[in-house]
Amino acid sequence: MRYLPERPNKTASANKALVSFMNESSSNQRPEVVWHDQSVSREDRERQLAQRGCVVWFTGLSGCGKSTIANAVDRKLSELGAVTTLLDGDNIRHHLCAGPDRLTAEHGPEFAERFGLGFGAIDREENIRRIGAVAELFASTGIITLTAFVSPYARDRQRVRQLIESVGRGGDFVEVFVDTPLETCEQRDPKGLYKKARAGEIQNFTGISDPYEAPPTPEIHLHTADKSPEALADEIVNYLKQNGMLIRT
Ligand SMILES: Nc1ncnc2c1ncn2[C@@H]1O[C@H](COP(=O)(O)OS(=O)(=O)O)[C@@H](OP(=O)(O)O)[C@H]1O
Ligand SMILES: Nc1ncnc2c1ncn2[C@@H]1O[C@H](COP(=O)(O)OP(=O)(O)O)[C@@H](O)[C@H]1O
Repeated sequence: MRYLPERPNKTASANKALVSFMNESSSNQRPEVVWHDQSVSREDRERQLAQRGCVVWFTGLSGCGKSTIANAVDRKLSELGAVTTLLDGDNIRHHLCAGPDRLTAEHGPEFAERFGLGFGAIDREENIRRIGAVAELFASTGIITLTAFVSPYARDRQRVRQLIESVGRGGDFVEVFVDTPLETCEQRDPKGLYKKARAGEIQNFTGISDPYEAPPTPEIHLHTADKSPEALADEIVNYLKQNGMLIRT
């Protein structure tokens, strides 16, 4: 097994920078809550895994192919021996970012109203904030973390990028724009949601009654027309290989 090269700029001094970043971002409200440094470093974990932790952030309209392509990448990476995880919109909205309807029975209406997430702009912002925080934890453990969320707002994605790259390194956030035209997504309509949105039965539906802010400069821009999910997944795996995320291949 090959090991990652030493990263002299990311040892003790990087740990100090991380502690100070975390303390700065929380000190305004809760000075008594202080970040605690850990003795096993990210570099130790990455060396053990022979890979570089990062976040591969898929964004695009509902039905554009995020889940399908992310699953194909996950499988291909796994076959190469990489340690990966996949956070997918529909799954995450069952628990971590559940809607009020899922929370009421267990936690009561007040809790459900306060913490349950829907699809308004602020709810999406909180959804992406939570997922960004979880993705950062995975990436810091050296895991190649794939995420598949509509994430329609550029500012929300930018905040996650800022978090991932401040705590980790430049290049740790790989934005993948799954660029499938709205007409194609609407024709596919695997869950019948576009039909409902057109009929006014679903509010704030991305692309129909809610905005989608396409990334102007994603690390990977997938033009999906006439390309199979497998071929598109290969583009991503090649990018990760070329950018040093997979050390053992
Ligand atoms: N109003 C509205 N707009 C967009 N999408 C909707 C909406 N209501 C439900 N759904 C379904 O929820 C999935 C999107 O959830 P996300 O967590 O990825 O959305 S977001 O990132 O917070 O914008 C999305 O999943 P995908 O189709 O896999 O993208 C839809 O199935
Ligand atoms: N490149 C592609 N070419 C043709 N069909 C695709 C492609 N990618 C995804 N699909 C199909 O489109 C539908 C929606 O894909 P999905 O991955 O669920 O999208 P999303 O996660 O973005 O909502 C699925 O039926 C899937 O099989």
